[in-house]
Amino acid sequence: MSESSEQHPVTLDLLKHKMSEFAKERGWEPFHSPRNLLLALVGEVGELSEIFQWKGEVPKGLADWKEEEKVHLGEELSDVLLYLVRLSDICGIDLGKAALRKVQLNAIKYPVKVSEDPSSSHKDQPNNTN
Ligand SMILES: Nc1ccn([C@H]2C[C@H](O)[C@@H](COP(=O)(O)OP(=O)(O)OP(=O)(O)O)O2)c(=O)n1
Repeated sequence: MSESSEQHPVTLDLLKHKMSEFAKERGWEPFHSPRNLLLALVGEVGELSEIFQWKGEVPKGLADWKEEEKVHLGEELSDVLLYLVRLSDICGIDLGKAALRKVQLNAIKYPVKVSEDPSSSHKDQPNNTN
């Protein structure tokens, strides 16, 4: 791909159009149904999970990971994002708008003074050791 993020800021809208073009060019639109996309998304979440599987907790920033492991992680995160963007589009959901609204709802549900200690909102959550 010749396009770089310096030339075009990466927005959800750009990714939505890229995924739409990708499916159209290959005649894959009939396969990009809500259910198929959801299953593909879950599959990619599985592939993402495999990267962390059996490693125990890993340090923030992944300082001790090899470059190729980080590249692989970026690929799997991207697959999850791309299928999520495509699923939202196919379902007629404006993902950016919905996510901003959800951030606002979260702030109302968890006012700052209550959410200072994240474990207080989830009684089962163990203390974060990071
Ligand atoms: N019907 C399809 C198949 C693929 N893709 C796109 C979206 C994902 O970003 C990526 C997924 O491709 P693969 O199914 O080949 O998955 P991986 O890239 O993870 O390969 P592998 O499963 O071999 O690791 O390609 C798509 O939009 N529609």
